[in-house]
Amino acid sequence: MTLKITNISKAYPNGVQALKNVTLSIPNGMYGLLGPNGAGKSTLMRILATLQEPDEGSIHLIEPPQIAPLKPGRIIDVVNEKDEVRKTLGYLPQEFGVYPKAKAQDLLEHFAILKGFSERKSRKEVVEALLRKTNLWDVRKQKLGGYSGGMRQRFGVAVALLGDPKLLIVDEPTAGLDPAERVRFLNLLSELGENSVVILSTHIVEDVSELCTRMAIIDRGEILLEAQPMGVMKSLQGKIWRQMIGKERLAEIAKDHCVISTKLFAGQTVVHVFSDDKPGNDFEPVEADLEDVYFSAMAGHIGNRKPEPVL
Ligand SMILES: Nc1ncnc2c1ncn2[C@@H]1O[C@H](COP(=O)(O)OP(=O)(O)OP(=O)(O)O)[C@@H](O)[C@H]1O
Repeated sequence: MTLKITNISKAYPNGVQALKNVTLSIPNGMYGLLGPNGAGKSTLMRILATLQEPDEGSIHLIEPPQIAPLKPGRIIDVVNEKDEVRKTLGYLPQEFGVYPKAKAQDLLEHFAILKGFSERKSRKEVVEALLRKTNLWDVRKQKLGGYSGGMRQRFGVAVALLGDPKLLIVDEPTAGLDPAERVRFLNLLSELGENSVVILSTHIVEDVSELCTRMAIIDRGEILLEAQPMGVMKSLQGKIWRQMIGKERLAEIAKDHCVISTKLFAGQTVVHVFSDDKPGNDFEPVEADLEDVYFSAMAGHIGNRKPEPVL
């Protein structure tokens, strides 16, 4: 399965251009869409989930041909064949309501009926398998109103997985989860990617570095970079430099260097600078991580954005 997104643009009636000419090719596996608040992630996710229409561009879900038995690959036009996409789509939106008084098992059964599982025995089996997969079997008889944030998200995944979707869209799922629940949730997602396209939108760099074999960085409606996290981190080796400073020196450093990020550590400010050569004696090299990739792309040192000149 490959999802091909070609030149998608979308403006809202208030004039906000949420997506500008977005082109991406997304293969099977976990794909991270990383960007800050307001970047356009949810707009793209909703368009892929057939809930919104793009103003321009096309999206196709391409099934590879089968060798035995020989069967040609199918191509679904996501914008114009919404019913076809929905048969093979799972979508976990950023926010979703649950009926607080309903028990998890009952509500999942209800959604299974809506999804077309009309035969009672096979429906029970599917519901049980999903509750086990999402680690909710032991709490299946509890009311959803009493679920923690992480349990609710896992319930959302169980709903999204009904019908074994080949395209799974998960919009900012880890926002608001505590560290243990976040790890549990990411572990669950990591099991899903092998035979389907799974797109995870997030503003949390670690979500992508821990899970995704491919990723894109989006900001202000534009794709700044599409890459494999490992490869792009390697390409930055030798270019990221660090210095610990008192915060009063930040403006001075930023005047002479391409500062990509600053972080507080033990009361000091850690500055990361992008530079092909050692920027000065006080700087030490650091092994680039995905956060350095993200900030280098946001600042235009790698990818499609033009860098701002150093002041
Ligand atoms: N229904 C809408 N009407 C008008 N503007 C909108 C609408 N939905 C989103 N926007 C605007 O479009 C831009 C992209 O928003 P979007 O929600 O797609 O971004 P996002 O990356 O998902 O951000 P967040 O992480 O904050 O959800 C933002 O400037 C947002 O204010």
